Amino acid sequence: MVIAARDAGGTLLAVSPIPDVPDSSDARLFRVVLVAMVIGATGPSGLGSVRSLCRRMRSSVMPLGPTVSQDRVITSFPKWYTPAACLQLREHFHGQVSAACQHRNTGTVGLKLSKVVVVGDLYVGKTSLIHRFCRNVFDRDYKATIGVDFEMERFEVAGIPFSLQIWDTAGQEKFKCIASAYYRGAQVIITAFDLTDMQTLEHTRQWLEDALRENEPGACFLFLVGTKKDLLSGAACEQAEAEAVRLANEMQAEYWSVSAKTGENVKAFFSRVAALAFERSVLQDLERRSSARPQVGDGDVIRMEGHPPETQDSKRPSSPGCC
Ligand SMILES: Nc1nc2c(ncn2[C@@H]2O[C@H](COP(=O)(O)OP(=O)(O)OP(=O)(O)O)[C@@H](O)[C@H]2O)c(=O)[nH]1
Ligand SMILES: [Mg+2]
Repeated sequence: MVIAARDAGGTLLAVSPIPDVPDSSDARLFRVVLVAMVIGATGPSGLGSVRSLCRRMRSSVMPLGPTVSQDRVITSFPKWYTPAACLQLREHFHGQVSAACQHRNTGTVGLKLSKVVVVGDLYVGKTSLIHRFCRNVFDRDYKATIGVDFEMERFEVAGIPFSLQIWDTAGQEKFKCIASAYYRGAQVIITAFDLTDMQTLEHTRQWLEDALRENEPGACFLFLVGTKKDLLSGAACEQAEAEAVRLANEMQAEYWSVSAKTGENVKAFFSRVAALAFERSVLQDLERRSSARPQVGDGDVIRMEGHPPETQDSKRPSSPGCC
């Protein structure tokens, strides 16, 4: 898809392809953001944000590049934050996935990217979390996200290139209808709340419901993330986490506490997200290809040589929530 961004006078600001957002209604909505800015809903500073978004969309056409940085190389399966609320307890890659990666039999996975959407109340720290991970920076000053923003992050998982397209959405009510247009097609939904403000935890139900409405049931991995961990310690932290873990289990989400300020758990969290999304992509690709294989005689499936025997793991559904 190509987005042409123009100001109110029709001047072309940028033309930009957006990978994995294959719907022309997104282009229309993007123009709505721009028009809203020009008519003064967000002020002139918003225009700069849109220009920068357009610039980065333009520069992220392909998820693949020559190399990924060493700290984006994932060789063993990243661990959960707490076994009390995790999507799966395995500490190694799924048998079929390991075999596929070893034999470089991962189909188109290395060419694709997974869409991650981050939602939650305003001021909970969504942008800070993403910026800490993608740019290793932390800004004490609050700058509200206008509509949506995104980052691309390249990984190498089990030797295979893999990218996350991380969408940062605005928590402010007035931008909600714009941001929600970007929920669809998500492989991962991250619902963030502020550990020091338990009201924001209560609101995560609604954020999740809204994000899930735009996606196929069971298609997304769900994460509940408590932010600003540096501001809490001892019993207060334990109590907030216990409540969050309870809710995460209700939501069938994996729970993490993080701090964008100190960086605590940020890299581990996104590595976990990348590994789970990658694993599911490979499994889906294998499944797609095996169901596309021609049938012989009474329905015998032609098997690939060296295909590993079915393991306990492989019998499990790959849906989120399976521990
Ligand atoms: N102490 C501390 N402050 C944080 C942390 N993360 C974010 N903040 C602060 O919280 C404020 C809000 O952070 P943002 O990341 O802009 O919040 P947001 O969720 O993106 O807000 P919207 O874009 O309006 O939805 C900023 O002043 C940040 O500096 C953290 O881990 N620790
Ligand atoms: Mg923000």
